[in-house]
Amino acid sequence: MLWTDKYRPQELSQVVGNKKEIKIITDWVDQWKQGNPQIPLLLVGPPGIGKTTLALIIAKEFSESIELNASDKRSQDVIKSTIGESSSSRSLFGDEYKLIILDEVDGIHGTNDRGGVKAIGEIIKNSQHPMILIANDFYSKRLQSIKPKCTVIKMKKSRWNSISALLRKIAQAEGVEVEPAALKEIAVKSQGDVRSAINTLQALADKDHVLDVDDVEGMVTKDTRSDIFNAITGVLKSKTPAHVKEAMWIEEDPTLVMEYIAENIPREYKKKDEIQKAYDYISKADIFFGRTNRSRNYGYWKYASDFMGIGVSISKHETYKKFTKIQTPTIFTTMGRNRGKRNLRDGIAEKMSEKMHISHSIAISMFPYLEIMFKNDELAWEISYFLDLDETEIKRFRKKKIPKKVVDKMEKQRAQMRVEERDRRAEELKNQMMNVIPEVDEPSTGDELPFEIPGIGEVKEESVEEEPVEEEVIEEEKTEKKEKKKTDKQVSLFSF
Ligand SMILES: Nc1ncnc2c1ncn2[C@@H]1O[C@H](COP(=O)(O)OP(=O)(O)OP(=O)(O)O)[C@@H](O)[C@H]1O
Repeated sequence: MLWTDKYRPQELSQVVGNKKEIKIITDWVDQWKQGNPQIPLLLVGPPGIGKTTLALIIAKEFSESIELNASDKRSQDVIKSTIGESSSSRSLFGDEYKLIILDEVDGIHGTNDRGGVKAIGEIIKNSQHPMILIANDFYSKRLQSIKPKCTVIKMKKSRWNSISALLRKIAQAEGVEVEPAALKEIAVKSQGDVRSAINTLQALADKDHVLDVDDVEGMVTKDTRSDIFNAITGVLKSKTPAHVKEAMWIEEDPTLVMEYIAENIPREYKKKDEIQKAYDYISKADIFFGRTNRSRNYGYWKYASDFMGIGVSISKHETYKKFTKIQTPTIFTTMGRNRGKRNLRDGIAEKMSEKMHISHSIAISMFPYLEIMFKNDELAWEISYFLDLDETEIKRFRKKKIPKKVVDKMEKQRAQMRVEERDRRAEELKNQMMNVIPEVDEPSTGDELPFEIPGIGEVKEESVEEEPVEEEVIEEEKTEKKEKKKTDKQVSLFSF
């Protein structure tokens, strides 16, 4: 068990430092207990100094308590539905008061979270139950509207001598010998962070050895970094916190290290309760990674590292000697597979947008239709041919291969079309070279232009036409007269 859990104060008197602030809190509790509702308490201060611990001790004074993380469920609706109803109606819990602890109130951020802050403001206004809000950053913008509605308690870091005294008690209880100078060194280096000080003591403590200043300094200034596999082996194979802490001193993305440890716990640990405990520590580490991301406070990393390192290592009953191969986290193989799928999708969409002159996203939106079309063998072949899809790309739309019979038939057809196309083009080319219009309805005289220019044909005809000689005009007149007689007859016939 981690010593921070084992020695978490159970009573206010066990809490180190902040005595004045603790007095305000106890007065607040007394008022509630006497039936005088109070505005919520807002405990603000750096990590690891006992804010949550205080809230949990106070919770024992009320009939029930509920602990929520404000930054987990951010929207107004969710926060309201989670605690809004319960905080405004006492009947749900009878006449007893229920303490509502809302942690990480300053973790609410971004545009979506305006609703979250607003929701908290409304809950505060309507709440008939005692509320304790917890935050790290006193100057956070997100607290601006909340602060005036609360009794703000600014919690301070603990002094090194108070921390050192607490460490001495823990060391005694654990039966570890530590030189006073070493205790001071750990306390000073923790810079007021009690959690970090206790974790460091646990990491260095060794029942067979008196802990001295050199041990403490050695750990902090250690400069040899191990690689990820040594770190995982250190955590899973060792039960000595000092070794684990040393192994975890690596230059690697700590969330990656956590994934590796999580993946390999059930391969190394044998008993159910060991595995369960180990995963519990992984989840705690994960919570601190979440807090790091939200707050950009990288100080949280050290807690995460302690949970997934020392926490996981001490979850086992014994160290298992057999060799276990360290596996890459399945989450990465899954992500890799998904990346492969995405690449395939994008490759097909690229071909479609090029051939069909459509956008990438429209191409992707057509995939379901393609899946239907690909059910037809011939269509599947046609589309694949048109888009120039390879085998893997075709498989994206149909598992079954296109039958060989269909492929042969379609390829033959396509070859035939290619021959016809080639002949047509050859003919076209020949015609162009001879500057002749390709065969049309009337046989060519050889005089026409190979293409049409509006007006040019008539001009040419007119200019070529010669003036008729006199006999020809007389002859023409005679024929005209004959023609006229013929039509006159026809007209009389038709007039009946
Ligand atoms: N003032 C304190 N007195 C005694 N122990 C403490 C004190 N502060 C912290 N601890 C130890 O550190 C552990 C973590 O403390 P706690 O969760 O209360 O810190 P916190 O201020 O709420 O930090 P965070 O802001 O990260 O949530 C406790 O379980 C306890 O072992």
